[in-house]
Amino acid sequence: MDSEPIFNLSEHRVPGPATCYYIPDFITARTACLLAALLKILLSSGGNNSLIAGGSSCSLLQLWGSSRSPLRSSQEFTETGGELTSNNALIAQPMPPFVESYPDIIARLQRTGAFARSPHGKPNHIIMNEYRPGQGECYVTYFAANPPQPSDVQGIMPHEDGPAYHPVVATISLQSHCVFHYYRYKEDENGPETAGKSIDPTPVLSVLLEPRSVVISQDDLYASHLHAIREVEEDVIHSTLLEIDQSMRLPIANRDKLTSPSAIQFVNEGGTLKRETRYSLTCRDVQKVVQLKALFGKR
Ligand SMILES: O=C(O)CCC(=O)C(=O)O
Ligand SMILES: [Fe+2]
Repeated sequence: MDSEPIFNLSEHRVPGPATCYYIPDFITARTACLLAALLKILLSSGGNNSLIAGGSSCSLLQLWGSSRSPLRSSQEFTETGGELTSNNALIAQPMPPFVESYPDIIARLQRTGAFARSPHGKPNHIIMNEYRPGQGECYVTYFAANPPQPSDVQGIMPHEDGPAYHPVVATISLQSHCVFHYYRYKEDENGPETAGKSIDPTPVLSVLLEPRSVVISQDDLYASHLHAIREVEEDVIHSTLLEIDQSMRLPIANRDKLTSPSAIQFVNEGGTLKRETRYSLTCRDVQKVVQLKALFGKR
């Protein structure tokens, strides 16, 4: 097991208008290597690898093609912890050992304190994604105002994670960096409901996620913002600003929190940072949980 520090979340606050924490080196290089290798095997075997997934007790396979992401191909997507019902309840399932025992990802996230006020005090649902630059498609629909369109480069369209979860999400990055952008809706359109509102195309916060880091979004950033990963094969910085397109350049909000030499050099000296295949673990606490036997009645 990783024996480990209690994290002081306030030290990791990303400067900006909403509650975001960035913890670099959240998991060790050894743990990251192991996890990425496991996820690669698991995702490329369509989740049907009982050795890794924890035997019949963890039915990753049946979660394939979840109704929450009908557009995403099964090889790029899995969930652990269980599937969500149509009324946003989690059908309880055991977590696989590689998030609970070794490596102890869930315990480590608990030590950040980010889930201290969540209903179960820890994540009970983890989505694993693989993003391959330049191939295929990878996105979720959720509650996005603009439904995602297929694309050749993998990213994730602006979306909200929605009301099924307690408003905290922790995303661990493995193997490659990427840039997470947070957006808000344009104001004064269509009343208070978010659905149907248009998204302000200028991100309010852009955070560079290094491999082995965790980014935690909560409160207002969870509840009233959207997040996305742009579908680019490389990121470009000019004079310390990230190039979004020809007319938009933005600062990297966590530039003072980066630790890897390549990321530090990139943000300070500019240039390009090529994305490699990235694996992510998106960890949340689903508020409502139902046991299968409660759904189907006891025998
Ligand atoms: O994979 C990621 O880094 C983000 C995924 C995400 O936003 C989600 O699953 O809701
Ligand atoms: Fe999301």
